[in-house]
Amino acid sequence: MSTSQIAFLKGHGTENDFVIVPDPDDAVELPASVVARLCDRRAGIGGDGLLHVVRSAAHPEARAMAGEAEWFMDYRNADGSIAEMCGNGVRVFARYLQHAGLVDEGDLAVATRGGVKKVHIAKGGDITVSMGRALLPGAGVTVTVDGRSWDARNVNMGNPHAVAFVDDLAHAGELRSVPPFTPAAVYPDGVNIEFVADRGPRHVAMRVHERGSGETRSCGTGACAVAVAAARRDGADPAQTGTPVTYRVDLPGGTLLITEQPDGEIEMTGAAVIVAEGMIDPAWLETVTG
Ligand SMILES: N[C@@H](CCC[C@H](N)C(=O)O)C(=O)O
Repeated sequence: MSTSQIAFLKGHGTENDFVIVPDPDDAVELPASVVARLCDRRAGIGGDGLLHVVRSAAHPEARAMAGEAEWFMDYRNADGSIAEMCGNGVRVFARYLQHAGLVDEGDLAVATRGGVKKVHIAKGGDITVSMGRALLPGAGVTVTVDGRSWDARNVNMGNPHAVAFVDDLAHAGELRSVPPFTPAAVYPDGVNIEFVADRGPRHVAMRVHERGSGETRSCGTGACAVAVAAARRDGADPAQTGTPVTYRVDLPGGTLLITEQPDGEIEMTGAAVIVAEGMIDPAWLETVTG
């Protein structure tokens, strides 16, 4: 890898935090080992994941989307693994583009491995992403933490989620040190697991254990999965009634509003913040790349 100066930024969306690496021409090599070190909270910059910002036309996985979206979110989990989609990541990605003067507030499109996502940057405020439709594969699954088990519902938001309703979020235990268990046969590529407790009408709170990142303080795709699972449990289905349904989802890092439209489209609204920017020390990078 070239150890010339590489710029980075740090940002978060409801405290789901990311290292951002702007790289319009896809010139920076980011193997999993380097991503994991950059995301390391003690030996690196620290983050739940990394947003590699590349022009769609320059990236082999995004070239086909270049006509619809100029920028590609090459998202990585904290352990360096690749995921199809990151909901908080898309909002922070859009905030970075605005911060860098590459887009204005208003509407834009972002290419992701989960397809092109429409984004709206509100004047001086939150960012809304059209996340696509949820798939609810019929098979349920059992989630186990610390010897306690719950039935969970499969929800696919481009990436896989298992949603378990619990009486008390504390029952999910120490998710950082004790990862929840789900059968590998059901999720050969791993799964994100959400624990959900009711707070009021169309209002829930959740904790999440993310595939590739561990317990995080927020997960956008997870909040969408939770809102859809809660709606179906509550007998609400916009496709049947023709009326949008909105859930407030409280996470340890903040609140997301999730609306499901009658056509199935799910819209997620929440904050996105750029916190810092700087240069990666080439000497440090050399120790990582060998
Ligand atoms: N935090 C993200 C989800 C990131 C990907 C996930 N860990 C996976 O592997 O599927 C979000 O905000 O959606």
